[in-house]
Amino acid sequence: MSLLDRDPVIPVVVVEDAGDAVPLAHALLAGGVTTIEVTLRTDAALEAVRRIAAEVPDICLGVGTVLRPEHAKAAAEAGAQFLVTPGTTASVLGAVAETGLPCLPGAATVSEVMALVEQGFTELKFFPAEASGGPAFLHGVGGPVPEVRFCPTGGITAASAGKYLALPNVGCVGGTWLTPKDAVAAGDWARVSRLAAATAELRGGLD
Ligand SMILES: O=C(O)C(=O)C[C@H](O)[C@H](O)COP(=O)(O)O
Repeated sequence: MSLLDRDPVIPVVVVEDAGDAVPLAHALLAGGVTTIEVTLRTDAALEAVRRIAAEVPDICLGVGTVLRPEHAKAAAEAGAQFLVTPGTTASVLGAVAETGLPCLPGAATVSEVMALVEQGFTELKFFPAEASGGPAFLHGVGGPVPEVRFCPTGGITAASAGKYLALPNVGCVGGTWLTPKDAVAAGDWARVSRLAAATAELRGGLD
């Protein structure tokens, strides 16, 4: 199954304490969300990925914030099943290809989209979505480039996600709102599960 078709929302998570990783992944699964993107923004990130890979095999484990070639290799070695980049460079794409993992490469302009299509990608991250034109951009690019589907991410909330998911070239959206910093810090996994469960309604009527 395509990464874009698993869940309406891919939770983008920032793990400060690797000890939170496994309960957090379980909380998402309990809420019906089967995919996670762990950002490489913290020192604990790779250990978090290793723990989720080892202990929560039911979740589809992605690693985001792949900014440099070495990030792709480290993420793959830690157990990532897919990679996400906020933008695209030739060296990062080369390193991603070496891992053999599926990837959602980031694009924010039509030229970037075209360059990625030339390289064979038809599923992209649109980042930063709200700042780069939001649903209007995606509607526009869907005219000349209808074969590309997107996971818009960046500034999307529970309130705005539905506008993106209603577009034919959007498979899912990404966002941090399922794992609020205060909920993770407090170990409030029930809240994370509730926020995850609420995303099921976002695709209501669209399937
Ligand atoms: O760290 C990364 O690699 C990123 O790709 C950026 C994140 O996807 C966005 O920052 C999502 O954050 P929100 O705007 O809070 O939903």
